[in-house]
Amino acid sequence: MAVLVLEAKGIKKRFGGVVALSDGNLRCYQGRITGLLGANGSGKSTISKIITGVYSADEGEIIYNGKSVKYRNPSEARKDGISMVFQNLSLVPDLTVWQNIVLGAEQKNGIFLDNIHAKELSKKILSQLLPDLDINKKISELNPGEMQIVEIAKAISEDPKLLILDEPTAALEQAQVKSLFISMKSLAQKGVAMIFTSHRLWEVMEICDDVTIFRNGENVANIDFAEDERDPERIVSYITGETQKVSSEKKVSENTNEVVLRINNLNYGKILKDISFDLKKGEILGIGGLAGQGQHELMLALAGSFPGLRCEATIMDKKIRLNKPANAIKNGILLVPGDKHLEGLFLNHSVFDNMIFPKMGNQKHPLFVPFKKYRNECEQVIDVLSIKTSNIDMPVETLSGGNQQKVVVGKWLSFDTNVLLLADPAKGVDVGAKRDLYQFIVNQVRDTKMSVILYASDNEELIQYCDRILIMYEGQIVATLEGDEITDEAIVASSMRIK
Ligand SMILES: Nc1ncnc2c1ncn2[C@@H]1O[C@H](COP(=O)(O)OP(=O)(O)OP(=O)(O)O)[C@@H](O)[C@H]1O
Repeated sequence: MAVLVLEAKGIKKRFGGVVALSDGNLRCYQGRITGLLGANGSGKSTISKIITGVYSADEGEIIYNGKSVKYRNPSEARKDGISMVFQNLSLVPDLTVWQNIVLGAEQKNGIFLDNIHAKELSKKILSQLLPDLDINKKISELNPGEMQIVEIAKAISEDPKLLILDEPTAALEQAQVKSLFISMKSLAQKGVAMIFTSHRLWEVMEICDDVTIFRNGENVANIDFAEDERDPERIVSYITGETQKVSSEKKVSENTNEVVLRINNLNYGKILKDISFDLKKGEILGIGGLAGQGQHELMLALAGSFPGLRCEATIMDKKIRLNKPANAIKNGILLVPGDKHLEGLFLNHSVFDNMIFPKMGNQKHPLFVPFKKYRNECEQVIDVLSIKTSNIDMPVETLSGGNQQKVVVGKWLSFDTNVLLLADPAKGVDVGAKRDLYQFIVNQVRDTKMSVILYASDNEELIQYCDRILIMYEGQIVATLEGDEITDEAIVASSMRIK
């Protein structure tokens, strides 16, 4: 019989008029990994933050190791053995990896800080998670996946009894996810209880012992995989509240042979090398590969972000220069940036302000802004992507992580385009909304014969929606997969160059 470590009972939490949790219940057990699942805005982060003392509950009780607790801040929870890895990273960019790992928990050797111990501890934890990472590097020199791993290492270094991982894998590539899972399994063997949140179901199926599913602020199901089978469809229907099967049917390709965009010999420094491809009208072309192989830079290059770019490009047989964003936009090439924190949002402005921002730069008559029309369009996008907000004038910072991501993507959706560049648009977006987002894009492609270049860090999205996939490795295209060749095994094998 598993030992109960933590129980959250009847948790209620409101933020002004928004009910984040109406009846949140959650149990975690010694040595077990509990998946905390639910659509964007269903209350997952809120209950985790209540457990760790970031927020206080309006009602309800948290029982930890048999005692009722109410932490006033995360450091109180940490002292009691509860650590949380947050969705938004909290590392100090100018400090090194090892300094960040021990920050706040430094040990002393006499009157001096014990740096030798700190470095050894950091190395030991990272030896499992990311052995090649230089612990003397500054955080500002790391890529997002590496930063996320340091954040996880920091939480592990605190020797927690309960570890809460709120979407730790969203920024990780598949190999890093595997290493994280190995670490999580060894922590579980030592008796650590874990709560794991992710929108990628295969991860949940692989790593969790049981799952709790939230919908609209309350838990609607608890499934223990020791008793019930691992049935992803059942889980999806609990998450979305829909009983019908989520279609996993692949879209039938309706692209023509007409080439819209032709790229020849694209080169940018040492980052992008000799890239050539054609994009057909009505095609969804995927860009895959391990993270950090130049995919992101390729998207930026195609959007005209690099003045020093060398490339022969034509759009509908007309020569174009991709050396400034204005050229790309003029020719109907539009980039939907993927990272909500780096590129996308004014957090303290309203959903509406954020949505109309790109339109303001395109105004023919800057003095006459058709606000009514724009508000209607904004409402439509909110509807299509099921963005959870009480109204469009709410500041974006009050939305859940996944709903913020939907605003980033949504604000570009009403533009007329020839080529839509999507850079990991569904990162952190829940299964139901992900399906709606891609369905919207697929419909646009069908109706308008727009073409899409999609970079997705999740191979499932590429497999499900792309007609063709280009695999990148060290800034080059090393493989093209088409039709039946598009499988997870083939993507992984070509990404790692083992095929
Ligand atoms: N600080 C806040 N102020 C106002 N509303 C908030 C705040 N934090 C959360 N909310 C609201 O509470 C609800 C639950 O949000 P929460 O972040 O817990 O969702 P989540 O399930 O973690 O979603 P995601 O999968 O997108 O991360 C959302 O409607 C959100 O807009």
